[in-house]
Amino acid sequence: MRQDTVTTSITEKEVASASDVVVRIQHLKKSFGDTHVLRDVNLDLHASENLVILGRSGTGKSVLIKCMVGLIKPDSGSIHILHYDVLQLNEKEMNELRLQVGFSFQGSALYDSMTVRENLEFPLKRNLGISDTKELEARVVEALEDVGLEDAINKMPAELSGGMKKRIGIARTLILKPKIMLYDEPTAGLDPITSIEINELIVKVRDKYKTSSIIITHDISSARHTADRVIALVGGYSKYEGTFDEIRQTTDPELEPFFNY
Ligand SMILES: Nc1ncnc2c1ncn2[C@@H]1O[C@H](COP(=O)(O)OP(=O)(O)OP(=O)(O)O)[C@@H](O)[C@H]1O
Repeated sequence: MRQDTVTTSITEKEVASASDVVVRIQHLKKSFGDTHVLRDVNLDLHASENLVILGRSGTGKSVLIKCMVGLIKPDSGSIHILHYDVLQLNEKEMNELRLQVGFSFQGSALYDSMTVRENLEFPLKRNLGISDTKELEARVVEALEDVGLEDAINKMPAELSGGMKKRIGIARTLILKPKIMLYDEPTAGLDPITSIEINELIVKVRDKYKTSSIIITHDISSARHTADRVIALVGGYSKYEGTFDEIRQTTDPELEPFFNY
């Protein structure tokens, strides 16, 4: 276990090509007025791995993920995703990047007035310009099979449980076959059994599509089930990179309470 994440001397342009690193964040800082949320965040995400970012509520996990998809501009530092230098992108490049990065929100973000089928067709039509009925049907069915909800195809979101909505939300992100998935608190508000289903789905997505994922959570059980590697976010710093079992041996007073559950 290392106390700080690795920052190598590799040049930024070499990041994607010279290694299996698909996301590299270096020295990221973000404050809102006097609130210093991210003080020095460093991380690498490798191809086909599940990286959990573990931190208490309010430690800046959502701010970090929003910086990655261009919704928040950091004060300094760098973010490289695939071959993109995220903080230098124009709008067209940012849209290209967003096609390759699936963002699963805390809420499921489904359109309440659309059926499940229509919710899933929407990104295919809007983002990929697919209009062929057979192709739409095949992709919707595959995405629903992936999340185990084929029978929900004609239902309205109001007819679904919280866990089902979450899975449909993930299906709607997966349907674009992103190279990278960002899960923001995927088990928030779910009961333990439904949480296990979501955790299993996150692992299945990695195994089936070789997707590289960042899972931000304060749910220790979710971290244990999904993580190949864990980085803790403590006081605005990324710390304690390691496997779940390595991290759980921490004596850091900020982190220890997580494991005494
Ligand atoms: N747009 C904003 N303007 C001002 N402050 C903000 C903004 N976004 C986030 N913050 C502040 O940044 C801090 C971190 O928020 P963030 O939502 O990233 O926490 P989190 O770790 O994701 O917490 P949770 O697990 O509860 O979602 C909080 O103090 C929050 O009030």
